[in-house]
Amino acid sequence: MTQTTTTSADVGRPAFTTRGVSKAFVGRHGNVHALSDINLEFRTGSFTCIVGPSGCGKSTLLRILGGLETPTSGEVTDHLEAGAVPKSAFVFQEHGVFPWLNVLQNVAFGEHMANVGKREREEHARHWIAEVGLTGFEQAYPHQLSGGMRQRIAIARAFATGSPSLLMDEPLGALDAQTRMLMQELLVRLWEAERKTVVLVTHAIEEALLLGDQIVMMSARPGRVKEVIDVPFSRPRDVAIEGTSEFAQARQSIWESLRDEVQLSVRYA
Ligand SMILES: Nc1ncnc2c1ncn2[C@@H]1O[C@H](COP(=O)(O)OP(=O)(O)OP(=O)(O)O)[C@@H](O)[C@H]1O
Repeated sequence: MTQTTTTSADVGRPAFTTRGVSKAFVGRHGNVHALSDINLEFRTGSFTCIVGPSGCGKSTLLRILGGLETPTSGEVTDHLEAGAVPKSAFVFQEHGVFPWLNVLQNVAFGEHMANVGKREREEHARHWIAEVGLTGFEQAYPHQLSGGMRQRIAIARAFATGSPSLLMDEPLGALDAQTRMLMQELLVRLWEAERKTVVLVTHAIEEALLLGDQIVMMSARPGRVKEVIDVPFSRPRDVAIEGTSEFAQARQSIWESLRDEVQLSVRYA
């Protein structure tokens, strides 16, 4: 069994730690200093949202956590258990599904790569397909589905892979407002059941407040950690909290802090 669900004994232990992480990209048109001195701890079973102005290094940080990039200096430790499946599963904004595979094959892909037997991986895949409301579409190909349905495949696949952590880069960014709200509800529900360690990059303060336990706010490039905010809303969460005055106040105070950084990033873009 390769599925990893966080147990209560794991919750709160560090999943990722970054110490003095900096990243510079060397290019033909000069160097880009993307991240500077990032010191963070991501706890096991927590949901962290990263917000910050465009170009401040959010995706770079996510990719460093998942081992897709290496820092120029500093170090990242992941305390996740190594197993047959990758320690982290990624969900990107778009192009996260394989067009040549049907829904069942897409969702089962992670375990297929981990050499899990066909029967077992398809059983897991069907479970996650049901969780994201796509039962009946197992044999459909991505081009036959809407953008929201394709993104549900990507989310189902990330959960089905069985990795202890999910790294999501604007996973709902390309969706229309109504579909996005439904998908936020879906993510809250799946995460509350599984308690995987999730790090999600978003431009939407509301989304960060609705989904996250904490919000890491980054400064304009080179991205530094400006603030780590504990989200004050209890769980289980409902999207209805968006209508409360506490939510409006929290959103306003985060926006006031973020606005300075967005202005800086526009000025120096
Ligand atoms: N592979 C790369 N080579 C060169 N520069 C890069 C590379 N990847 C990212 N960068 C640069 O590093 C900086 C940070 O990029 P990154 O994509 O991490 O920012 P971001 O905060 O996720 O941006 P956005 O919110 O617009 O998606 C940008 O200036 C970007 O151009």
